[in-house]
Parts: sequence; structure tokens; C-alpha cells
Amino acid sequence: MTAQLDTYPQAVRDAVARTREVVSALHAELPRWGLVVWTAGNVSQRVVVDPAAGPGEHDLLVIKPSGVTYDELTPEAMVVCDLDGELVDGERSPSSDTAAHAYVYRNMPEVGGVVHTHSTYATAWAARGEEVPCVLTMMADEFGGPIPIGPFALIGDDSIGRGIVETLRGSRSPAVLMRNHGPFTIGKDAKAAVKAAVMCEEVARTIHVARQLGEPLPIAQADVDSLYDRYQNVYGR
Ligand SMILES: O=C(CO)[C@@H](O)[C@@H](O)COP(=O)(O)O
Repeated sequence: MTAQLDTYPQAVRDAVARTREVVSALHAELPRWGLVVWTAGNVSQRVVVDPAAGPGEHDLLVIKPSGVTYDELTPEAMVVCDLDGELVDGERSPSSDTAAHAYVYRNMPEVGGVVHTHSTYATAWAARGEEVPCVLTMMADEFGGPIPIGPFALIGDDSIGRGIVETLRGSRSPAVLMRNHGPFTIGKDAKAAVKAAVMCEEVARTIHVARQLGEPLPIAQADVDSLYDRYQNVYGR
């Protein structure tokens, strides 16, 4: 039996309200950065039930309602689910990718935000099943190496989520290109995952253009490591 939101402590309900505001606002970034057409993308954020205890199996997630265009999204329209993807609060059905988002949260406690788009260049790399090589300093900064390819998986059960986790566990990348489908990104929160989606599309496009002019040059692994360490630990501090 899925507990309804009004059975949760007030502190959780307050955290859900804040998360609805964040997730609703971040959905506007998807069309803003040219990452989606129509409704073909979604953002979620983990709602930690007990911040003092950190992420847990009783956490909730907030995600967009399925099939709703971005100009119609409001905080109130956001849907709340448990980490099994079961509806806890919401007038509409949750995103069709909720199972994938929930699987990531269950299996990667360090992840606080998940994004899925069908952005053109990243999805073109996914269609070909080829990882995006780390040939730009911006890639070393944000991805710490190539953007990996995840397995082909049908929507509707844990298959996509399992493919995301199995691929990203072995990579520094916050983005994975699910073969024949498109990018999924993760982050410490939804904003970080949206940034990863924006940067994933940017480097996929740039490297595609570079490939039209010739073979891009590799970056030595030691330099990739140095760039990644600086960007992740120094940049913007
Ligand atoms: O990729 C797919 C469907 O194949 C979904 O991500 C996309 O249509 C968005 O669906 P939702 O509107 O989030 O349910």
C-alpha cells in the first residue's frame, strides 16, 4: 500500500513543496537549451526524508507528469513518487521514465537528480552506439573521460535504470547515452543533472562537427585526470 503524502511528517511535506518548485523551474531549462521537442524529456529530484540520516529507501522523488508540455508545468503539477515509482501525490500519471529515475535513486544513493532528454546530437551518437570520445578539455572537466554508451533497453520496467547504473558505476561521466534511445544524466541534485545534459549535448555537437573536418586528437589520460580534478574541486569555488 503506498502511503499518501499527508501521512508523511510535516518536514517531509515541506521538503516536497520546495522540491516541486525546483523541479518545475528546471524543466524550463530543457527547451531553453534546445534539449527537447514537445514533451520528450524529464527532470526529477530526490526528496530526502531525513536529511540528518541522508539518502534512504524511504526517500521520495519529484518528477514531471507524463505528456505535459513545458509551458503547462507548475510546481503543483509535479508528481511525487516513492523509490519504487509508486504514486504518492499528484493529479496526473508520473513521467513514463519514472521507473528508470527511481532505479537510479535506489541504487546510487549519492545521486540527487536525474534528467532524460532526446537532444539531437547526443541522441545521434546513441543511435550509432558509439561513445563520445574525450577530445575536448570541456569533456575532461565535466565528464572525466568519454561519455559512455548504455545498452538498448525497452521503457516500462527496470531495464533502462539498470543499464544506466551498470554503465555509470564504472565511469566518471554524469551522462550515459542509452543505445538507440538518448541521454540520461545524473547529479548531486537536479540542477547538476540538467547542467550535465546541457554539456552532453554541447560536446556531442562539437565533436560531431570536428569529425566532419577530420579525426579529433586525443588528450593524454594524465591531462584528462588533471583537468577533471581541477574542474571538480577548484573551479568556481
Ligand atoms: O523517451 C520517452 C518515450 O520513449 C520519454 O522519455 C518521453 O516521451 C517523455 O515522456 P514523459 O512525458 O516524461 O512521460
